[in-house]
Amino acid sequence: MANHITFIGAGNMASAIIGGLIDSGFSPSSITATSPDDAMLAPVRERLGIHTDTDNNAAVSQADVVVLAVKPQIMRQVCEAMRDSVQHQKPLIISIAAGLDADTIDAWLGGGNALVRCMPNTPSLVGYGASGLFANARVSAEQRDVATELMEAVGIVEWVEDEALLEAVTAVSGSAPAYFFLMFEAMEEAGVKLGLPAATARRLAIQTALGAATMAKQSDKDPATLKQNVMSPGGTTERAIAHLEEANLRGTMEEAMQACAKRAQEMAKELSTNN
Ligand SMILES: NC(=O)C1=CN([C@@H]2O[C@H](COP(=O)(O)OP(=O)(O)OC[C@H]3O[C@@H](n4cnc5c(N)ncnc54)[C@H](OP(=O)(O)O)[C@@H]3O)[C@@H](O)[C@H]2O)C=CC1
Ligand SMILES: O=C(O)[C@@H]1CCC=N1
Repeated sequence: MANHITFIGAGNMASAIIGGLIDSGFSPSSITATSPDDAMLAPVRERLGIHTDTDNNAAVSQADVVVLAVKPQIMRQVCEAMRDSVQHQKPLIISIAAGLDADTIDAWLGGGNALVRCMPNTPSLVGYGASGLFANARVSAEQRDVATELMEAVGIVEWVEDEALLEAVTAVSGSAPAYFFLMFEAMEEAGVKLGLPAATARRLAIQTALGAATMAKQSDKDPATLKQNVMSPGGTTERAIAHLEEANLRGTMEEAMQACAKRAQEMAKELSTNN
């Protein structure tokens, strides 16, 4: 495992990974997170017990792993301002930014860097993250192991050898917690219309999702079979599933995920040329 990890940016995704790392036993004293605004860092420092810094260069100079966790739209200015300290320190760089390709980020950091692109998701906070990883040619086998160990501390890891596949990972897992949260909203609203108190509908829907996900993960049966096992012939589930199929849920999911992957491509173009 890395000796010291610096997170550039301490927002939603960085906090989720840091929280998951600490819960899995990683020492808070080995983690630094940065932000230009100390008022924003104070709660992170108090809640997680990690080091914080408003100076990205100072934070990079202590790190053997640097996780880039700022919004893609400001990545260029952030990277260019850290170029000298990165070139001096030569840490393993892990970028979690959507859409920005490895060569572009490497160039902004002065070139020649060992760089892993990672597409995580926010359930990393509770140890149920799912991350897709891609390594550039400079990443050593040991550095791959470090990146794997880091992200496995907060969930599962899948390496891809073709960087373009990270767009598919973004659609399948990076953005996907939001699809399920939308489903919870919709189920709660429908449950209320059927007469349940909102809190009851929410608890039942969330517990059912947890149960279904756990069954799907543990079972040797595929999701289609597990679905079929709930559908008594002529029963209630059959009627509900028929409605979802007629409403083209599968087609809608496919279109939404294509749109997600396409947006990742657009961002890569917009941000590498116009930023
Ligand atoms: N949210 C998600 O589910 C996922 C996000 N990602 C990627 O993670 C990255 C971060 O996203 P997210 O956490 O949601 O965004 P947030 O806006 O929550 O976090 C970004 C953080 O960067 C800070 N920041 C701004 N400027 C600097 C700077 N110069 N130096 C250091 N920190 C700075 C911001 O501080 P301030 O608020 O004070 O401006 C903010 O805390 C993005 O690139 C995104 O594509 C990837 C997978 C999933
Ligand atoms: O919506 C986004 O752009 C980021 C990347 C994946 C999840 N959130």
